[in-house]
Amino acid sequence: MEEKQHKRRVRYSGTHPRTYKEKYKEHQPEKYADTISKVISKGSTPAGMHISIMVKEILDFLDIKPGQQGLDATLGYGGHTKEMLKSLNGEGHIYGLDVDPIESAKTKERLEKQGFGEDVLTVKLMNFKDIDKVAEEAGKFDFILADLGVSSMQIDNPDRGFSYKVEGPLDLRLNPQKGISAAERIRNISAEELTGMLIENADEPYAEEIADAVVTRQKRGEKIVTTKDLQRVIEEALSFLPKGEQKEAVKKSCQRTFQALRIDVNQEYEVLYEFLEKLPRVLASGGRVAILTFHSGEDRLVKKSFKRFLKEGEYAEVSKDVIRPSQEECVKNPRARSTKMRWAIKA
Ligand SMILES: C[S@@+](CC[C@H](N)C(=O)[O-])C[C@H]1O[C@@H](n2cnc3c(N)ncnc32)[C@H](O)[C@@H]1O
Repeated sequence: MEEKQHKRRVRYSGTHPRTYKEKYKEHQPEKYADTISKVISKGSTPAGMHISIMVKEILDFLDIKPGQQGLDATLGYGGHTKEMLKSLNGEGHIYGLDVDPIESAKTKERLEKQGFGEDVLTVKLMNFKDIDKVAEEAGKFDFILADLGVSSMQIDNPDRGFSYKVEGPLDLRLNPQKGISAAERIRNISAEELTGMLIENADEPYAEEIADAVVTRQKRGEKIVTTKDLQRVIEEALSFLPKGEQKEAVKKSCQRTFQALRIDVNQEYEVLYEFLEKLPRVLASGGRVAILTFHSGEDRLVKKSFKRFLKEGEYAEVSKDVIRPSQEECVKNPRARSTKMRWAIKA
């Protein structure tokens, strides 16, 4: 009898793109507007895009008038910049800074195509800690916005290593061409230093357990070079917890550990401090600044700086409390949930 050749069944791969790179429609928002609005209406952020947070609250406060000069310290996808440019109505200028060479080049091109060229917008690959240098060249600013942290494009791109949810190199640098990656940072770190970093940058309750696991594994010769390598170490470090609690605890510890590493490799507290120190000197009289923060460490720095400069007479007025996004915005864009806004007006 003739032997029947076994044919392997083709694996059903589903109808929806599953990986970042397969989401080709979402990577071309101009061409596939329908797909983009469907993704947004489901409360998700399309791949390669960033949904700007608290746009109305920011514009209401900044009160931009044609002819003014402004600065967006964190250009990102350019969503806020675009709205601020619209308020200028073709008169005036905005400087947009970002340290990310990959995304800021794309944003510059995108905004140029939408009619916002060099006559109204100057994009600079620059850290906002150097705002004084921009002011030396441009003069003082009537309005400044800083929307801290990372953009959705950076979080969602596995090659950048910002998320523990997808496999990628453990990098976490906003500018991958500068400094050292998170993998290099933890390669020879001591348990004490890593514990301190996890507590200081993210209030990690299992800091010691995670730091011990990271150091022990590497001493045994095991490498921690990818996002998933680190996730597995955290899972192992928390395996002493009751089974029912483990999944949620690992998820939260992963989020906090990645946040702590990101803050460290990008020196986020140091550069924010320098930016806040220089702010009153680069604002024109009556100039307005709004800052969006995403965790308590950042908010504490902003609050302290605004309060001190108010007392010293540098600011005429500062926000009394934090302003939060509306519930409606948080439903539409869950990434807005942790946002806090503070503002100040130069005397
Ligand atoms: C939350 S996103 C900004 C999104 C933007 N507001 C929008 O509407 O598309 C933050 C951006 O700030 C950039 N960034 C973070 N720290 C920075 C720094 N110290 N100097 C300049 N840019 C920075 C990041 O690379 C990222 O692109």
